[in-house]
Amino acid sequence: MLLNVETVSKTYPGGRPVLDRVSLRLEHGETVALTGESGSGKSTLLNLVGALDQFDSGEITVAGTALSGLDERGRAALRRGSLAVVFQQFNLIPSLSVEQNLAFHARLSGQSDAAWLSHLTDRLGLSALLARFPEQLSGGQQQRVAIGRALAVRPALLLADEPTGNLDEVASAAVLDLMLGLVAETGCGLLLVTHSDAIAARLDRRAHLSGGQLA
Ligand SMILES: Nc1ncnc2c1ncn2[C@@H]1O[C@H](COP(=O)(O)OP(=O)(O)OP(=O)(O)O)[C@@H](O)[C@H]1O
Repeated sequence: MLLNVETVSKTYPGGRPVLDRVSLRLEHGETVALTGESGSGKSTLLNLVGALDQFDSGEITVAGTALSGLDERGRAALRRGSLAVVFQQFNLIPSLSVEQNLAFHARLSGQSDAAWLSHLTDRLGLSALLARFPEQLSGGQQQRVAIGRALAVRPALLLADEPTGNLDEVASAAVLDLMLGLVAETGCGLLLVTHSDAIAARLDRRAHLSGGQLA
């Protein structure tokens, strides 16, 4: 099993419980859409799975690693190895070129693979843009760089939080096609937060959050 979320609960300080004993499993290579109304806790769950925040109880296991036992260093290592995250806001490093952004995580984790990076660059249509900086790119181009950066480390699990939420319809369709194509090619699992039924329908399965629980 690639991901096992087991009876995980999360309450932010001073708030009501956002997640109440949520369980979710993903097999290797499986793609799952995480849906639910605004405020239902989708990003919260994604951030917990991505080791970006800590849960109150339960357990999350990613590719055999239990997150509750990790310190900040261990969480950072996991984020550079087994899992990668793509955000709605792209989150590229403004001072680095496209080429440097693409290589950034792979370099940090000591997994630089020039042939794979070159293949990703081609597939994502970024070959002519390598010397540019993020501010010189369209939103769709920035998100393609973010996807390349994420997949450069060959993660077992890709997490995506509304990856096309900031893009128009045409760019959104192109980015989604590329992301799903590369996910299939690499065989990684995908957990993708979306409000869109059309996007959810393209994934293997849907998990819907409501009232702090998954259905
Ligand atoms: N850092 C935080 N501190 C306190 N409360 C938070 C924090 N982050 C989120 N929340 C609250 O937790 C609840 C779930 O938020 P979350 O962002 O996970 O929902 P979501 O389903 O992703 O929403 P959206 O679709 O609008 O992005 C909301 O009520 C939100 O206000």
